[in-house]
Amino acid sequence: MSQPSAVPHESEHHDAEPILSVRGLQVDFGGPHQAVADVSLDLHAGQILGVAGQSGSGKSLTALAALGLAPTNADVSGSIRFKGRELVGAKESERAKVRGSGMTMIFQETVTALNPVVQIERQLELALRANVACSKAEAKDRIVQALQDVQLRDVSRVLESYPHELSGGMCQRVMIAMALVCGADVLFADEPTTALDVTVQREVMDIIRRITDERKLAVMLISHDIGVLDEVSDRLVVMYRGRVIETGPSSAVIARPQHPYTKALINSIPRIHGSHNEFIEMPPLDFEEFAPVDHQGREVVA
Ligand SMILES: Nc1ncnc2c1ncn2[C@@H]1O[C@H](COP(=O)(O)OP(=O)(O)OP(=O)(O)O)[C@@H](O)[C@H]1O
Repeated sequence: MSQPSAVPHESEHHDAEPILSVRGLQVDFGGPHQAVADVSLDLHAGQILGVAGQSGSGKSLTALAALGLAPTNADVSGSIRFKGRELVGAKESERAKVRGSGMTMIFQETVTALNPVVQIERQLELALRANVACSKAEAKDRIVQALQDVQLRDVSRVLESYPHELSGGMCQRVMIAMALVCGADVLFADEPTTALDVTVQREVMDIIRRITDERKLAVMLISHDIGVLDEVSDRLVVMYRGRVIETGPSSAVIARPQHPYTKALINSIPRIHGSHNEFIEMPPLDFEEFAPVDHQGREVVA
């Protein structure tokens, strides 16, 4: 199968320096397969990179490892450069600093990320002032602006609310606002709309698209649903068993998938009955025999 240098990555068509550059990322738990095996990708300002792949393909671990939040029993190697600064092997204090103000992550379950007994304003203020030196008045201005940017109406009510008093969609907007308020350049969004109903999913995706454009965020958007990614992402990465097996502009990957696994993933979209939420398990397919391809269809064989 593929060797590190043969694996496609998705930086070919960019002139600008990426905000985050991942090369040869490996995450190993000591099992027979690497959970993440030689992943390379770039995140660019103002762009959304969609990461598709079924459960267990290594999507979340790629994002967590980039943030320095891989489980402690994981062996992480490769290169992760944030604005040119190497993070693999950096001191934990440096990584924590980057996590606070440079890179952040939102998850499917906002319930686990928001403190249930603290009002929203206080949570946003704590996040902001832990990372940015500013007066109380400046903090309030930034918080209100961030909540308006994620199109939360009735901001004063939201500020006084506890998480349980808000809907799932509102909590996810608060999480996005928390990322904005700290001035993060990179946002990892791991299945951010999977727990939401379909109309709210669309609204949250639209917000992510808009703030990416307006704030020039570099976004990695993870989903098992390649159909959702097609609508909002600029470029796509398809992962299978810890590897990037196909990459390219989203529209091209969807219109002309090269790898059999990508084709199978796209073919599974119409089989989703009723709700876009439900993921139909793929039949047990073994693509080890196929070499990874880039989007020009070039086989990249070891
Ligand atoms: N703490 C851990 N110890 C051992 N193996 C782990 C651990 N965390 C994750 N893994 C393994 O790493 C692989 C990749 O997991 P990951 O969560 O990145 O997948 P995913 O594509 O994000 O899937 P999902 O959509 O279900 O979140 C899986 O096979 C998983 O079992």
